Amino acid sequence: MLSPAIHVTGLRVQRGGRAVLDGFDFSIERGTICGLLGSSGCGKTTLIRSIVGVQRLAAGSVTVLGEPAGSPGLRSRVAYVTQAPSVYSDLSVAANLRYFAAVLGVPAWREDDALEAVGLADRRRDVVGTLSGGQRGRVSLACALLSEPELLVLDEPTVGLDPVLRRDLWNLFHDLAAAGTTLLVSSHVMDEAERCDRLLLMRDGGLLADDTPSNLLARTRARDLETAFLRMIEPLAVAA
Ligand SMILES: Nc1ncnc2c1ncn2[C@@H]1O[C@H](COP(=O)(O)OP(=O)(O)OP(=O)(O)O)[C@@H](O)[C@H]1O
Repeated sequence: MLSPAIHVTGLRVQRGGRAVLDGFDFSIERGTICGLLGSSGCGKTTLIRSIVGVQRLAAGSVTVLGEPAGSPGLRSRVAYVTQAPSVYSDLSVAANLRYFAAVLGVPAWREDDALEAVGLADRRRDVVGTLSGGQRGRVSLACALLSEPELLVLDEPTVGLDPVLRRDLWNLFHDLAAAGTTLLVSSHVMDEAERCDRLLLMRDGGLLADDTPSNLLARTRARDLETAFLRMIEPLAVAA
């Protein structure tokens, strides 16, 4: 049987002299979409950094696709799309794709497929700096798709996108998952949480819930996930 896409045990991370993540344990199965939710500053980016292998751990372990996070063998198997687009704004869309395809050593035909997937095939000649923020983010996503990663980590991928584009991107995410890719998607948008197979809800460096959207609704007797999350968070707020 294949190992989980992500397996985290006893994870503890210190930043700025204090514990930012404290005692995390969870697994994410391959070919699923997992949403990562929680208030600003609760540690989502730090968890993502731990998974992509750029964060020093104070304790615990993070195993990705059967290897320790950050192993050289994972470089082409894991892609991370940061919140700020990480592409060259003075180059055209096509030149960015060509550059990253060369770095990753993937065939040129994948450039067209990646641009098609993010709906930017007609903008290939445009200089990235002349595109909107949402379009730049999609160029970044296209570059991440080039290596056909087994794990795709996306930090707020739909910020600034209109509903049609958001729907199209979520259709793409589901197509990727159906083909076996695992996606970890951080989001603040509650209707996106419903589109995930599983949700990790974080609060103050801890894991408040790790469950399916339907179980979360049932557990909290809520009609929508926004209410479910508030019901999970509020007892703690009252106790604090
Ligand atoms: N470079 C750093 N040095 C010290 N502390 C840091 C550093 N980066 C983040 N932190 C702290 O770690 C905590 C978690 O930050 P993190 O960026 O992981 O949160 P987040 O959930 O991703 O927030 P947001 O949703 O606002 O992006 C915060 O309290 C933050 O102040």
